[in-house]
Amino acid sequence: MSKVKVAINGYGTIGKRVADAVQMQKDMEIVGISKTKPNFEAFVALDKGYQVYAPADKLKGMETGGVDASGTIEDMIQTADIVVDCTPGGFGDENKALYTKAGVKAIWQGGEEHELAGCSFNADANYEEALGRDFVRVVSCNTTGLCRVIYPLDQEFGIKKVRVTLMRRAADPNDVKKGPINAIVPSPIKLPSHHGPDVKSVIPHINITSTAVVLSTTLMHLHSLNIEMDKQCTAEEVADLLAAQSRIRFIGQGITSTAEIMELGKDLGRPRGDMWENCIWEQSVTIDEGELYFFQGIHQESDVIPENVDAIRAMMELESNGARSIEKTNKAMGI
Ligand SMILES: NC(=O)C1=CN([C@@H]2O[C@H](COP(=O)(O)OP(=O)(O)OC[C@H]3O[C@@H](n4cnc5c(N)ncnc54)[C@H](OP(=O)(O)O)[C@@H]3O)[C@@H](O)[C@H]2O)C=CC1
Ligand SMILES: O=C(OP(=O)(O)O)[C@H](O)COP(=O)(O)O
Repeated sequence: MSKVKVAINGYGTIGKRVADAVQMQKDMEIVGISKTKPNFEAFVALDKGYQVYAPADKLKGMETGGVDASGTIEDMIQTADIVVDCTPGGFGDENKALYTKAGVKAIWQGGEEHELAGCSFNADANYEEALGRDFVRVVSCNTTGLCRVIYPLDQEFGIKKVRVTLMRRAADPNDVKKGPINAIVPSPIKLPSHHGPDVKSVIPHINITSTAVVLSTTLMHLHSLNIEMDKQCTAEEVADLLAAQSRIRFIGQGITSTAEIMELGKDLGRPRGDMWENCIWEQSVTIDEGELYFFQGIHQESDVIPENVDAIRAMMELESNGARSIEKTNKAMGI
């Protein structure tokens, strides 16, 4: 069977990781990636054997910078069955017109609105909804982390109400444009943050309120969750359920901070030290007056990567069953 041809439009934090994860799968392959600048990332992409493309008005700059580009983004799209759009948020409408004209399927990331794609995706919660679709949005890193815990808890115990405070990293580690950073910023000041409504775009019946602050850190996000459930349950039952989810990792063993989680990712030999799973402190899982509380760390640069692979599989109808796609993705990536 021939492999599904995938193009990555925007080879930054998310795009470069999606490209490498796709390349690890048996049923899909990368046919091109796009860059606007001829910097080190473009050279690394060429070294990895990826064809590099660029917007038409950037091709000259690529040539001057010594990057041997294969053509324009329009050329790249012609070679693909599906495009994973990892451009910075805000290019959605412009790029949708491009993909529609070329008759190619497309996936966007959480920086775009739900309405652009009409389907917001999390592999555990609504894989089947994406089957055969032309356009899908993989929800943001924080929303992905929330869906991964809310969906199984709702299935097992029923959820009455979720309250979550998100402590968000201020910028990615390589993002020098946004630094140096020294403040705590309520973001947004007017509630709720976008995360609660975004969870509802994937699992509409969930009652959730989210607040968020941005902190002076680049490593990970941290969530403090409080969940009221329909059925009474113990902390042990919750822990057993969450520990059984393949994209949730329980942490302990002296890990007291996001810094040590990132060190664990490196020690495990993960590519770029990534941590694809939600990291829940086992000791934090508590039932108090019938309500559940716990802390989880979310690696913003990498948790959405396996979800993008599953979204491709659903949209291309390579696998009709979500659990089987998750298993294939996890096995290929080493999750
Ligand atoms: N970073 C994160 O923590 C997460 C981000 N997301 C979402 O993923 C998306 C991508 O974010 P992220 O990877 O951080 O972004 P980055 O800024 O790291 O990367 C963006 C990429 O897009 C390229 N690019 C910029 N402008 C254009 C353009 N006009 N046309 C084509 N390519 C362009 C850039 O190329 P060049 O460098 O050559 O200019 C770069 O390769 C956003 O929607 C974001 O909200 C989701 C989860 C987590
Ligand atoms: O998707 C993310 O966060 P979010 O879930 O808070 O929107 C990424 O960390 C990107 O966030 P940014 O918009 O702060 O770069």
